[in-house]
Amino acid sequence: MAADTRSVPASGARPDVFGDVPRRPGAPKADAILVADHVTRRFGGLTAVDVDHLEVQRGAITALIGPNGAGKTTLFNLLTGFDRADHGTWTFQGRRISGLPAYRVARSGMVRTFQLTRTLPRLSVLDNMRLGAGQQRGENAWRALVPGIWRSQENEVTERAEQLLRRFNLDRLRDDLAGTLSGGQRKLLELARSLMAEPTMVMLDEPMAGVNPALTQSLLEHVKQLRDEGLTVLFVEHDMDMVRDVSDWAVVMAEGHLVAEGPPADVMADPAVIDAYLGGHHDAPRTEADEQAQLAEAESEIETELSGPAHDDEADRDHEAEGADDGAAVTTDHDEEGTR
Ligand SMILES: Nc1ncnc2c1ncn2[C@@H]1O[C@H](COP(=O)(O)OP(=O)(O)OP(=O)(O)O)[C@@H](O)[C@H]1O
Repeated sequence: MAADTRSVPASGARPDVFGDVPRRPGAPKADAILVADHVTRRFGGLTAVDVDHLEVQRGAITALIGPNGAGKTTLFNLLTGFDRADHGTWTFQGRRISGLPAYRVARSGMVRTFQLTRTLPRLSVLDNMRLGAGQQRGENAWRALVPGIWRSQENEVTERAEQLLRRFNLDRLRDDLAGTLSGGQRKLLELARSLMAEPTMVMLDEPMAGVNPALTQSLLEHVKQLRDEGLTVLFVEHDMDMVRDVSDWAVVMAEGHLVAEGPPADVMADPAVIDAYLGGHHDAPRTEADEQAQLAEAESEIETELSGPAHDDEADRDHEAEGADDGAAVTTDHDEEGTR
């Protein structure tokens, strides 16, 4: 994995790099991997994101929390190139990536997953994994023309996919269609697939939503392990117990702005944060019923795709080819109305 090991904690321990970081929105970090300035996104009269300054610490797990409609997913979409900001600049590992399309952001080492997983239901688990390797060297045109190099690249990709499937306990499902997996297994698959691109940073949009308790624990452990290996993780999550358990630092958004930053337990006790949660968009921690409803929605989407006349393997393969050509680590539909 292309991880930088600076500021990496001893196994399982939280990074101690936050000791001197001021507990306020936009606080500077000892070693920021992602730095964003004056990022705004408006939808008509609504300012969905208006973030003055944000720094994300390298090698740590940062939770981005906030009530429904706070702008978390929109900020993810902007930073990862799935949506365009009205204003703002941001750098990743010191390189400016604002304005880059999603596939180039992924290629730079920052990949993401989605609230509703984007695995391709009519492709096998293994093929879904192989899609995640879009930015591998074999995409290079001249290499593609040399069969020996191309084949060895293919073998490398398959080997890496199989390794990751074993790591995520999905290897026994490698030949199953992704559409037959449970919601939780699809979340694991999406996380595993994002790692095919050997990222430095992963951005996870509600990775635990719709996941049963047993798999949730497994996902949490995987996320911590990624951090322990030196990856940076930024994730959106509604379940406050999980945020407290897994994250080293929490950033709170409300109505498009950053309103607080600090260790998770501290920000959750911050009156400004409590106010934000109790404001117009009250967002109680999600219940199991909410999770089930979201899972049912995702299942029904997949079912529609499986039975719908307009969707066939050809289309999946076209999509696959597009993604691979782009070198995107994840699906790259850049749909302003639907980038969740
Ligand atoms: N494509 C869009 N067109 C119009 N409004 C949008 C669009 N995407 C998001 N919004 C609006 O922007 C605001 C921020 O939405 P966003 O999804 O980013 O919030 P969020 O914090 O991720 O919420 P949740 O926790 O419910 O997912 C909301 O008011 C939302 O309705």
